[in-house]
Amino acid sequence: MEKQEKNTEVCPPVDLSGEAGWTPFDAPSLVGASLRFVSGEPDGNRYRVRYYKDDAEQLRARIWFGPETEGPPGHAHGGAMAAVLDEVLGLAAWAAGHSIVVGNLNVSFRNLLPLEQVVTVESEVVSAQGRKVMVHGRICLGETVFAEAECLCITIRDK
Ligand SMILES: CCCCCCCCCCCCCC(=O)SCCNC(=O)CCNC(=O)[C@H](O)C(C)(C)COP(=O)(O)OP(=O)(O)OC[C@H]1O[C@@H](n2cnc3c(N)ncnc32)[C@H](O)[C@@H]1OP(=O)(O)O
Repeated sequence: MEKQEKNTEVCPPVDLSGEAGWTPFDAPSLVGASLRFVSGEPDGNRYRVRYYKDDAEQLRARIWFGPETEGPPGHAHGGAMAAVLDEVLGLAAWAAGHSIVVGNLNVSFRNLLPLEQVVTVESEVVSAQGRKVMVHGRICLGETVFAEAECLCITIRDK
């Protein structure tokens, strides 16, 4: 069987700037530096991401799915999109003041997401009752929705 060569070339820089009214959001200063799976290689070929808050204080992300997130040829792996939604929607709950982990993440994949394209992740904290915080979100570009999710976050018990 023919051995496939791995392409080790690093992709060129991408524009992750936000929209008018968005302010940069410093995720590591809130939750520490553990979020390396999605955010850990800002110049690499997996994901490149930058966080913002919009003028309604909701968390937004600009994210580039690199060649290492490939699933169907030329498009993002569903698990790669789910990982992004796990991180961004969980982080949205933290940014709203809730110390949580994600208990349940329900993702619907709506359209194939082409690789090496900058897209937006939108989030909205829709409710907080007792230990349960519900966050909704989606990965989109303009009118096109690639994936949408409902994320049940559970506040961490005091030790
Ligand atoms: C640890 C420090 C973390 C720091 C992180 C910083 C970065 C974070 C950035 C974030 C980005 C990264 C994000 C990530 O990647 S977070 C990583 C991915 N998530 C996990 O690994 C979480 C693993 N699971 C757990 O730790 C526990 O199961 C939790 C804490 C979730 C609940 O176990 P706990 O024993 O504490 O609570 P409980 O079982 O009494 O349940 C309490 C209530 O909740 C309801 N319920 C529970 N689960 C579910 C479910 N699946 N569907 C529906 N409902 C569920 C349950 O019915 C009950 O309701 P009620 O009966 O009261 O009505």
